[in-house]
Amino acid sequence: MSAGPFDAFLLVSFGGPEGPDDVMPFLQNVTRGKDVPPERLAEVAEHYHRFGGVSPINGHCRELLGALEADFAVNGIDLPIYWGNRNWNPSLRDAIAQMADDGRRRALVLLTSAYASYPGCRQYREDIFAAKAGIPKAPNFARIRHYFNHPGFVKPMVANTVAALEQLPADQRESATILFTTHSIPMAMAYSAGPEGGLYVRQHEDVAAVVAAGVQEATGIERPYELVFQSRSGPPQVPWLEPDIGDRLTALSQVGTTAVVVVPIGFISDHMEVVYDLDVELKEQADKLGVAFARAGTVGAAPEFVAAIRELVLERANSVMPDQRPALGELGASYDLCPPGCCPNPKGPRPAVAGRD
Ligand SMILES: CC1=C(CCC(=O)O)c2cc3nc(cc4[nH]c(cc5[nH]c(cc1n2)c(C)c5CCC(=O)O)c(CCC(=O)O)c4C)C(CCC(=O)O)=C3C
Ligand SMILES: [Fe+2]
Repeated sequence: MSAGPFDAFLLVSFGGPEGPDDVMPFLQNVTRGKDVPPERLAEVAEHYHRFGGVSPINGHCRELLGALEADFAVNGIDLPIYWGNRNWNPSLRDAIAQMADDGRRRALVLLTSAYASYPGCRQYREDIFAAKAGIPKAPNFARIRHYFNHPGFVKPMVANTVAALEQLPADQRESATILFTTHSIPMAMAYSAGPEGGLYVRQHEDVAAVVAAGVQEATGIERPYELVFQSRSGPPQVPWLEPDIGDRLTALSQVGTTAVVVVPIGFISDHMEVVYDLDVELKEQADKLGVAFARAGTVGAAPEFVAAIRELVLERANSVMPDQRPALGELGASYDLCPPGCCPNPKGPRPAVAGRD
């Protein structure tokens, strides 16, 4: 199969600081025009400073890009690869300017969020639109479908969860509760996610069930599992998706849970919200509560995930019919083109690429 109409591949990610001086300007980029209280910003800045002001996220993108480049080469896919971030360098604008210079006309975009939501999908589409403004001959953009249920995403998550269970004390493994965790978002965004609303949570519930079943099959033990939410931001009076992972951990310990395995199903790499919010903050809480704690890795640059990206590129480039596209769980392969009005911007409509509106 060929790359079809596409002449470039663009990885679009969140971006993260790469040194102490980057932290505040990065956070200002993230929160410009958003309702994030200054106290929350100061607190999050401290998380980054604990890690020398460096987020691991750009490193993860570089690793994934390297693996993709090798994979495309081995598989004879002639697609030059570009990378741009929403909030930090290398910027989306520079990536698009480079693509225009190189004469690229039709780019296929992979977002580093696997799910439908305003911050994980439409906001990136708006950012691409804004970044290409004023760049003569900027390419056209198409987006790869939400890939949360692609076997190449699910299978490494099953393996990573099984590996995390093995890190628990042997006598705690069987009874451990699996906590699938993802980024909380405002309830209003959750209600309006996807063409019919509610899709962010539905997609997570769907994949959580599939991964839990995979873990049961691999270990021969059925464990309780639930979907919880982390890294809440925004003013306290605005409702966000709950339960919060920390609140749930406390409540579980009070009813006799003695071990958890935390599975960051909402993220594709072990970035700051994983290595701080889970590995530092939540782990400390678990220690205080006396709950045994293990955290599963994200897919990162796992070979199955890299191969999945290649398959997603090829299915799209070759217009493979939806029923022939790999998808586990109940929801089926997600749409290529965002329908009008899906995952709306809470501040009102802004132009976006790669959708029907
Ligand atoms: C759904 C979602 C994803 C997953 C999809 C995706 O991957 O895109 C995600 C990813 C990420 N979020 C990240 C960092 C931050 N998110 C913030 C704030 C916010 N996130 C939100 C949602 C999401 N965020 C929302 C609704 C806000 C409130 C402000 C607003 O309405 O936009 C803030 C501000 C401070 C704070 O309040 O925490 C920071 C620093 C990093 C980088 C980590 C690193 O540096 O390694 C990553 C990958
Ligand atoms: Fe975030």
